[in-house]
Amino acid sequence: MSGAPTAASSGNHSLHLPTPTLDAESQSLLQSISAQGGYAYARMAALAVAGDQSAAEAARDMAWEQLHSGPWHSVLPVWRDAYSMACLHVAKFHFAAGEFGEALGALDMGLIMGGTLLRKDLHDSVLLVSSEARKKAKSLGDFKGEKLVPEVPVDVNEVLKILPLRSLTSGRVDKRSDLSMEGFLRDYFQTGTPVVITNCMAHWPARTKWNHLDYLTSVAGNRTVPVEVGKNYLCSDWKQELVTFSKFLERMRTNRSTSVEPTYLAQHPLFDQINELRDDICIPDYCFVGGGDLQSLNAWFGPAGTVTPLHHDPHHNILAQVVGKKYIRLYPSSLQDELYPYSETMLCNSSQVDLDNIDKNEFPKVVELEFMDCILEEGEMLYIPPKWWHYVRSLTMSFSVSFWWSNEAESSDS
Ligand SMILES: O=C(O)CCC(=O)C(=O)O
Ligand SMILES: [Fe+2]
Repeated sequence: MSGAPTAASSGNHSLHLPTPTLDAESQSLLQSISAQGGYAYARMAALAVAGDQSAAEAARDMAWEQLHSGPWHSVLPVWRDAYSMACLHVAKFHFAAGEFGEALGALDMGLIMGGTLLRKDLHDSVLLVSSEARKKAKSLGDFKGEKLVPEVPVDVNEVLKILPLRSLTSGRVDKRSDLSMEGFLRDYFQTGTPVVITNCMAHWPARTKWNHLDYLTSVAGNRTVPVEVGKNYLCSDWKQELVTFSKFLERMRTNRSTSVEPTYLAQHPLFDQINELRDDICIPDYCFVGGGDLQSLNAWFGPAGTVTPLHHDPHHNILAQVVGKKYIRLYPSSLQDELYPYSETMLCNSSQVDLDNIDKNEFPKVVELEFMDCILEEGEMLYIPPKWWHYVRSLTMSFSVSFWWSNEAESSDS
């Protein structure tokens, strides 16, 4: 390996991506990969530095194979960094050729699947490519001020028809306006009780911006995001796809009038990937109650009719409803047997019960169980205590953000 990677030596574009800039780290990364048996990768990466585009693609494919060679947690972190590095090289060649869409696609894959070492390089490169792409000004579509969710009042009777049995008849979740930190700590956090908090998100830029298709398209249209297609992740026909944000928005608009399976951008750390969208949200102060550490921020964006089946998570959760409405049903964490969790380790936090179509013979205990539920309206946040079971159905086009956090004692438990 002769020196750290530099800008592309081929191509005719006058600008070069500053990738990867971490010369010393890049060198030692390649050494570690060689030490892990990745000689072929290191050779291809060296050829990529020397200007060979197909070597860059080959290096990326090799790292990709390593990322898919076993369960995610068993992948050596060095291979995730190796994947990012190869994505940076591939992007550099596309950029040099003026292929900005392809360059952004490669950088996004590095951000989605890659490690932490070269994240800054990936973000810097995204900025540069995006600004060049804007100069080329290939319009991503003009939605002429169209809103994601038009302001039509929801007919509660119509809504009830599509909700699971006994919805909104059992205990409703408390709704509290302007809830103080002390009130949240005393009445909900310490007692492990869900609550809907109203009047707490008016200052988020997202509240005014994200309902506009033109805005979303201009900040994220040509970015690649992972989406889920199918009824839900427990169904056999469910799959994941990578699409551009524009294509995803277009699919959501057409979904409005058809009965095709919804496409859902679910549980994706979108704000680590797209900085402009990160600037539109605010971390709720409630997340720091109890001395906790934020574990992850995720986006949940999709059309009406997406369903996240009954499951629980190990963390405290504030689910913030930015655009649209969702129906949410909650069962206490103490219920285990009654909700029939799957026995496989991977799915043991999910219930086998399909709340939309309960099989009363197979799951008799669930029928009469008490639960809490609510319709989470735009501008409201729901606190879900750790391990509380939740089922979520979007009633309109919907964009939510979840904030998961734990305090130290809890993180070491889970
Ligand atoms: O909004 C959804 O579809 C599911 C949200 C969820 O499960 C969570 O925030 O933990
Ligand atoms: Fe969840």
